[in-house]
Amino acid sequence: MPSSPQPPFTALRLGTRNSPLAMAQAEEARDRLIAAHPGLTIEIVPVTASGDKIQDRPLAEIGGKALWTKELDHWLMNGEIDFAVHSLKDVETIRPAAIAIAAILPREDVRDVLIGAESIRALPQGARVGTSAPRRAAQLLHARPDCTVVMFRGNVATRLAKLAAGEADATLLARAGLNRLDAAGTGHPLAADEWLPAPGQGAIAIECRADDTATRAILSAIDDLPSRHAVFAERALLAGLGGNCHSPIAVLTTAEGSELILRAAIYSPDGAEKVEATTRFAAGDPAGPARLAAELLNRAPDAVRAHFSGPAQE
Ligand SMILES: NCc1[nH]cc(CCC(=O)O)c1CC(=O)O
Repeated sequence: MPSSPQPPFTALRLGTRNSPLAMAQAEEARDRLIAAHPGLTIEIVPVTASGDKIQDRPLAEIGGKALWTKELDHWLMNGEIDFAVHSLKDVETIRPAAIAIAAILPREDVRDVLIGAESIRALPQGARVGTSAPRRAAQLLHARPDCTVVMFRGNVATRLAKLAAGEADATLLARAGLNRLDAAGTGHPLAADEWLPAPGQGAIAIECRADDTATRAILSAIDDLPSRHAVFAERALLAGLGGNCHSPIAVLTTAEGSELILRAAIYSPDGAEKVEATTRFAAGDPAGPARLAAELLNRAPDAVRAHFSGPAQE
């Protein structure tokens, strides 16, 4: 039986946040790596991220997505861990040059689920919906201006507990996270024709030091190219828009042969304004997402445009 090439060392340290979802994702990454490299040993090193310590204010207000990555970035650059596992959705669009996304795992279900009602339309008049994501709030208010948004943060279990305690009538979560926490039956998935997910939703990213060629080679064995193409297109769109964690942006990528179809909507935070566009391009071509970003920004009224800074200047 042909054996896969053995790494020159036997143990790698995997850094992860310590929330139940992050730990489940870390275990998935570990299991895939061990399957690809029999004999490899992986030690999971959990860390409490700043974003997990502050749960009473929206992420966008307290420092954005960096609160999910800064401790692990620090450990990575200090050599305390060899690689880090993240929800790609939580990883900033612009990363330090010294850190590389070495693998994207096969993407889970990209859809959001609604918990507390069967559909957006079925929400009772004036329903209170718990979320702290600008995208979810804008999408909800666009479809249902009668509803009110209640701030919901914390990990998946915390949000479900707040819902159970009656702090809101319904909430929105990513199906990917629920599936990974063995709660696949929770809530009602929202169809992509009425509700687009967040850029990168459902994807797990594995990062290591850009100059660590040995670790990069090991991690590349579990990179899923179709998932990588889709999420990099979504991140290129975010970069072209100059979107940050305040920016209400929803996007969906579908593959057709070697082409990708990218459909995106940007909103004003109150949901009153929405601009939507679609484009098709060869997978891996960053010009497609850049074109879509330009089209969206061109057509955006001021109330939308104000929440995007446009493409970063090189
Ligand atoms: N912002 C928190 C976060 N980051 C990743 C997920 C779920 C998994 C994913 O989308 O990949 C969640 C929770 C949620 O939005 O329901």
